[in-house]
Amino acid sequence: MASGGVILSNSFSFYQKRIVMSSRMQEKNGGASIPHVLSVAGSDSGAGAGIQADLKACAARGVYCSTVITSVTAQNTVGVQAVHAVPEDFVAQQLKSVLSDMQVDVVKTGMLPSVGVVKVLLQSLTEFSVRALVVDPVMVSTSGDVLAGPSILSTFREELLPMANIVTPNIKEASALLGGIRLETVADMRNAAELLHALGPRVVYDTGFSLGENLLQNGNVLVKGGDLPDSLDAVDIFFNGEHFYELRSSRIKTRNTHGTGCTLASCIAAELAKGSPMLTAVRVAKRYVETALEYSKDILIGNGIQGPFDHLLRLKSGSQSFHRKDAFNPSDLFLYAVTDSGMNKKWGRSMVDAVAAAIQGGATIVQLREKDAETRDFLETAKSCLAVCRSHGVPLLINDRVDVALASDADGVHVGQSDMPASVARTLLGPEKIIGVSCKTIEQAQQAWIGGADYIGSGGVYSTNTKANNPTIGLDGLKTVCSASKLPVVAIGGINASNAGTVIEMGLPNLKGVAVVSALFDRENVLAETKKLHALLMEASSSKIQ
Ligand SMILES: Cc1ncc(COP(=O)(O)OP(=O)(O)O)c(N)n1
Ligand SMILES: Cc1nc(C(=O)O)sc1CCOP(=O)(O)O
Ligand SMILES: [Mg+2]
Repeated sequence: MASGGVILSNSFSFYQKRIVMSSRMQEKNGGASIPHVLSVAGSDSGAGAGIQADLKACAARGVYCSTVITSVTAQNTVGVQAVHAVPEDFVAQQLKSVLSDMQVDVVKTGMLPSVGVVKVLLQSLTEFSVRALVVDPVMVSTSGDVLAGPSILSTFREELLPMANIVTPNIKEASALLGGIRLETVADMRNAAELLHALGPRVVYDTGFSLGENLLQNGNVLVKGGDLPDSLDAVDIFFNGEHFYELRSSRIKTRNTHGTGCTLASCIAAELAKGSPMLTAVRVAKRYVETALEYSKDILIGNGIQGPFDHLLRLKSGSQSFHRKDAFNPSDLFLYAVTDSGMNKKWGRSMVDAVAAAIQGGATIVQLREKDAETRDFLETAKSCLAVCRSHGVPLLINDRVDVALASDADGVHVGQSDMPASVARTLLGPEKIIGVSCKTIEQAQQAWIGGADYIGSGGVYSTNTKANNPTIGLDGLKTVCSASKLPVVAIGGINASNAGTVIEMGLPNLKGVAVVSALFDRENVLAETKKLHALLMEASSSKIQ
């Protein structure tokens, strides 16, 4: 048992546990376990936030969601008209009903209206085993109505936060938890994240992947900067006790933002329940919310000033967008794994295993670069790898072959100067897919932008044996391209653990990460190499920010 009471499965890995659980259940019911989030929150009659948002977010992310209702609110797009707290012993009864019967992976909390309800929850968590606790410290609704009074602050601080694996306050909540300090800048948010981390959360999170890295332990804080004044981007600060990450997304102009906090926290919980590492879960959740807001920006529900959005991306009239992919997020370029079938064959592993290991190690985007594969085999490999990538919210691109990208429904392509022009690829693939273009010069970068690319790959930064006859542009060439580019850039060519830090620490404009082939795949242990590089990039990025 972890200190304070949340029981974590740290004796063996999540997958081992899943297999045992699953075989136990199969014995009993002939079924298999699925990822499960329990939402402990208030009901929103308008269904934009609260329990209703949590159910929709989990459904959208493919995770089962059970519910414990702490409070019933009469609420709409105008505001909160009335609140009826569910008696504490009845909250306890709901908790017992769910937790005694179902294997819950992650508990996510929203509105906890009284000290008694928090205590009831904490008591349940000492009695029943869950893998992680996600705390959205809901205090004030977006319409300004108080949902948990100041009397609860000390219980949050002293009892709930120390049990959380991640806490996700917005600026007002972070300020309230910290005794009313002013939060007006990104620097203030970083300070708040550090102070909140010092209060807790500090429970070790079993990622299920046996990663055992500091980066994923010690608890985590996400201070959401959506309400930060005068900011063009939506900036959130993620702090894991060692490193800060500025997670940026474009600010979407819409009235339909009611329930974004609940949804983000539920989505983090859902991704954790699937087994994602914490930072991946946060990134996926942010991208999901951004996509849903973008998608729903014009829908009209209710007459108040703040409307709900469409979690399932289905309501927009006249569109067939149910299958719409998430928008490209430049931060996905952070650790870009590019496969090589020759290398994986040499080390005796399949492409799917190699891709799964890279993702587990922290790869944030994957490109299948299969120079010698038969089309039919390439397509099958692409489909299998896509299933792995989708289950982890990691985009999969196809090198060169727009036809394979289309046929496999991959997330996009990467093309070079002698491949199909970006503008043609864009016409074939449509607006939703990701297109990357290799550029060694300012002119090529300009052309990629005009052609409708989403990012450029620039190199070879160092000499490489992976691509024959590839001119090296060096760090100077990279700097020239980055400085002129209107698109995000990923550096490529001869990048490995000994030089990746140097590339990132230069802090070049538009440079979002590194793309790597041999340093991940021409190695015996892809997982270990990817983890090592990921940790190193994190370190370099945080020293770049500071
Ligand atoms: C991220 C990234 N950047 C550059 C390349 C190289 O693409 P290209 O120039 O088309 O060369 P090949 O990879 O096709 O040999 C890339 N693949 N990925
Ligand atoms: C595929 C590719 N494109 C490059 C470019 O400069 O555009 S360099 C390169 C090979 C990168 O492999 P490694 O990480 O093993 O050096
Ligand atoms: Mg190419």
